[in-house]
Amino acid sequence: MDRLVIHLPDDITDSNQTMSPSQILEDEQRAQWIQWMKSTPNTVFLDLTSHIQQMVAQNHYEAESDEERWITQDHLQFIDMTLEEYTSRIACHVILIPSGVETAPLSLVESTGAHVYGKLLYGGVTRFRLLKSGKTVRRAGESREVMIPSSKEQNRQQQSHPSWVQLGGLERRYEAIDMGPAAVLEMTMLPRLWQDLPTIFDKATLQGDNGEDMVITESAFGWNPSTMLKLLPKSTGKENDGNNSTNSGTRSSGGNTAFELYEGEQRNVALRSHFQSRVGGLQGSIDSIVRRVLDGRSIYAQSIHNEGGDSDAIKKARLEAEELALLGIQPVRGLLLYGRPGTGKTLIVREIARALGARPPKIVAASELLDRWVGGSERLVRELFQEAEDELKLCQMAADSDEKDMAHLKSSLHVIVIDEIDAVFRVRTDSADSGAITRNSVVNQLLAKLDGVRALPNVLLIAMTNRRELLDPAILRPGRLEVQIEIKMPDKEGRREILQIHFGALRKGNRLSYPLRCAIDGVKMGKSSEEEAQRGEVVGNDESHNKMRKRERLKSSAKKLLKPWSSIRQSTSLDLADDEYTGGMSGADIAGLARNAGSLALARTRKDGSGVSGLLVTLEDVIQALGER
Ligand SMILES: Nc1ncnc2c1ncn2[C@@H]1O[C@H](COP(=O)(O)OP(=O)(O)OP(=O)(O)O)[C@@H](O)[C@H]1O
Repeated sequence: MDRLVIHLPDDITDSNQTMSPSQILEDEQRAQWIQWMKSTPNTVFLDLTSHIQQMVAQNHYEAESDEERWITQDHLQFIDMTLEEYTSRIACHVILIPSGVETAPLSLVESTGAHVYGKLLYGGVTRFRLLKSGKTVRRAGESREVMIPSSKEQNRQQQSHPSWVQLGGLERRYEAIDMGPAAVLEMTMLPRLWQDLPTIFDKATLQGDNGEDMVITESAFGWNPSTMLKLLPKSTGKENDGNNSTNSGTRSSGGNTAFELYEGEQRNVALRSHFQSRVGGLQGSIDSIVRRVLDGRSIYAQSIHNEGGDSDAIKKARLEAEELALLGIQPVRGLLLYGRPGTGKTLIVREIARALGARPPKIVAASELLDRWVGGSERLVRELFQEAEDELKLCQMAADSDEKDMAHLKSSLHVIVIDEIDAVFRVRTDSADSGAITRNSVVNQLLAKLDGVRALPNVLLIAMTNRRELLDPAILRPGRLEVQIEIKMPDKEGRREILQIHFGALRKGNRLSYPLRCAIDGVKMGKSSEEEAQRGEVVGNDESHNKMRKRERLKSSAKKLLKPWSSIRQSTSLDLADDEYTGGMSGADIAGLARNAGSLALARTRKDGSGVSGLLVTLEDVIQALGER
């Protein structure tokens, strides 16, 4: 994709009219591009892919210190591994369209599942897709964007001009409105394995085989997109952008499937990093889970019917798991997570299932297994394991069968979760009341199943409780719930990590005020920023934001006098993770706090009519949300 593509519109046949691309390079300023655009009759399609990819890579490697990187050492290793795969899926184009001209047919088609982010840079365009039903072709999703900055005011409008997102699959076209040339910037994120996904058109048409595209290698030019596109300068590194945990999670997404790419210690690093991006403050517990529950366990992510889709790493992991089993080292089949309510036990369970490529966990409350009818509880317990047992039987039959295409069948992992297990697995009593009798019968039935679980390699049983001390020791014996991990209340740094996770999406969308970002990270505001912040909680230079915030400040300074929390607003080194503010709060409490602060900010935008585009969560919102608890 390293190329400059020039798309000639349908009616242009005289390619002599095209300016020599080398002329473009005499000056790299954007203005000259536009000037050149004005003089060319052709649509020009610049593919900036390799440059953007290089910049992503360079930005990553050129960071001078670990703090300057927005990632920890573990993330770094993980990103090293995913960088190549990730960047190979990003493509960036500038499409320059002469006045009144439509982009060449079949020139803009991306794989199904691709995301295309577009932004009008100059002029006016009509954007549409062509839908064909039978013989008729009609325009669909037509929309028009216009921008001709000629005054200061219009220049400002240009800055806040909206972007659009489209999905791949169908061909899309742009038509420059008949009032001058137009320029559109597009960034495309291709889905994983995009090469295998269908586009509705033959890929050959993308290569310019239809005679309409002129492909010139970019090495002939040496142009510099950072000058042309005026990319933002590199961050000073003073302000921690909080991407450390949240973004790495986003990056590792492509979802759980990323783990399938790695083996051995690399996979453990990827797993730890994945957990830390979603679960805060539980480093020790996560290390234990990775070492004792996940390591050495095969991933059967592709469901039992999918042969051949497995990566080499998965195949190796399977071989390793079989080898370990031969040596008598088997992954645990039972895990107990215990700890106070809201500390993230259920969250961890879901992440474990995701990490192992298992189907979504089957979660039941232990009390649901109590059935007062004779035999009812036994039936409920049986049903819980039924699916896993049936699938295993099918796989064993397949392995024994002579049919070649059946022999590969492997059962995927079933994660079965029993919540509030103390409701049933209490120390057994000799009492003859009917409740105790039902409970004892469930316990016996489950113990039998648990012992059987050893024979069910496709099951991981996870039990959860807030009251471990009530449990019958029989359930905790080796072979049953033999790994017991306490999920503790977060300490100060843990609370910070959880704050960073739950405010992560807002931060990524640049919707957190500067003082709030500092308070989440526990860093002092810089002097000039401090002054700036006391004048207004400034995040960017967008004027409408500032106006809105100014109005808000005026209103809230009146309210402030009445607020018990108001005094801390003046502080320049407020740390939200401090005991004073979030001490004693669980992960669920902090998640609720973030939601409430977000809703306060949203209510404000509803009132002042600025809508979601004006949403900005401030430190004051968080303080108010704390006061409302
Ligand atoms: N350590 C954490 N990191 C990030 N978010 C957390 C953490 N702990 C809790 N949360 C948030 O709180 C929500 C509720 O937590 P969860 O249901 O996992 O707690 P729990 O320990 O299972 O509670 P309970 O014992 O009451 O069932 C989670 O979905 C998540 O949004």
